[in-house]
Amino acid sequence: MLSQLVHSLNTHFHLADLIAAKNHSDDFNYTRAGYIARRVRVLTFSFALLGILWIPVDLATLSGDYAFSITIARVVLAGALLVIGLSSFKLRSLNQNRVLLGLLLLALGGFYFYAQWVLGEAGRQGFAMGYSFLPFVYIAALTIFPLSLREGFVAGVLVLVWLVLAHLMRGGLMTTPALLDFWLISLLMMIALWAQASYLNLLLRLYRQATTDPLTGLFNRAMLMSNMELAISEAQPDEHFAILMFDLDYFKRINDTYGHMTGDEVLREFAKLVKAHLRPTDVVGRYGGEEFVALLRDVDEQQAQKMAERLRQACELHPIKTPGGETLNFTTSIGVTLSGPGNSIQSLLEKVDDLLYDAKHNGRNRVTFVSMAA
Ligand SMILES: Nc1nc2c(ncn2[C@@H]2O[C@H](COP(=O)(O)OP(=O)(O)OP(=O)(O)O)[C@@H](O)[C@H]2O)c(=O)[nH]1
Repeated sequence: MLSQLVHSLNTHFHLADLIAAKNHSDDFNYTRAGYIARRVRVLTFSFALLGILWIPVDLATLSGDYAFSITIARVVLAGALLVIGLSSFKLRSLNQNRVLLGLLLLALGGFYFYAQWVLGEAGRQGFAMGYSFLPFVYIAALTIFPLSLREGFVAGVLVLVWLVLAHLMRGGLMTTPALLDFWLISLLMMIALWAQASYLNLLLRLYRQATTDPLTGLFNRAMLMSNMELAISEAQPDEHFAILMFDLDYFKRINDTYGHMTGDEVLREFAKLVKAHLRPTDVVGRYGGEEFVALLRDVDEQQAQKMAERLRQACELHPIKTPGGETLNFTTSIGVTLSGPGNSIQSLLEKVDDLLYDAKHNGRNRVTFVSMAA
């Protein structure tokens, strides 16, 4: 029963991806970090501005002692929020932006707790009562973030802690007002978790559609190019990498003989084979119709050729079954080159394209290698 539920949720949501970010790609994390940074900015600047604009209301409605202390707290909070908001322009990684969100909640929660401490019993009457609603406002504000369930839970707890501390200060956790607050904040937290995970799910879907080839699940051409550029820019000065260009042999004949559906199946199987043979640090994607490109990081001449040869053989030895029950063998030709310092991705692709042409010209189902390394 439980496994059925998990399976049905998985088909709609990829549950593991919503629970935690550990399987998300670096590129997606970077994109999401940008989303979080922009929302931290919007919240910090608007809370800072609204906090300052509320000062005249406090001065008009609170008694002198309270009004002075809370005005000071509002100015300190606005300063802290501005620092957090401005930092978001500089911080790029997901972890940095998670910390920023944590600091935002720390600042907001600290202000709420201080107001409760200063106001005491007065905080339960008139205009001052608004201060006791702040944790609920914070939880509602969190719904604008695309967070995993784990991140959303941690963020919710960071708010809850301040509410617990405020009730401990006021007279305990088992009082009626405390229990009502905990009940209400738990409901709001659940709604916020749902909203955050739905937002994350939408973002993941759109991201996958924009970056992956729907047939093979590999990177599409645009994403392949940007990931190869990234890998090259991150490479150490003495690091060599290989570019492999694959083209399935006589693929038109496969389509013509067995139909496009079987052709698609061959493409899917080929993509699986390539993926299974590469390391997590390598980059692979669909370059065009039946052409694929891979970038292997930190390899020498022998390793690059060996890997290409292994892939060529794996294709040869991996027939698929057609819907008519026949066994269909397919092969690939591969152009391989090893990078030298200063080689652009464009010049490397032109080189492997020429090498692939040579492999086709010399009979197909073969690897052609030339090093561009100095
Ligand atoms: N089934 C299927 N076929 C595709 C897809 N994309 C491209 N093709 C087909 O791939 C074939 C490529 O044919 P050609 O470029 O003539 O190459 P080839 O028949 O593989 O011959 P060589 O490359 O010279 O060995 C064309 O018939 C395209 O229609 C796809 O997504 N699915």
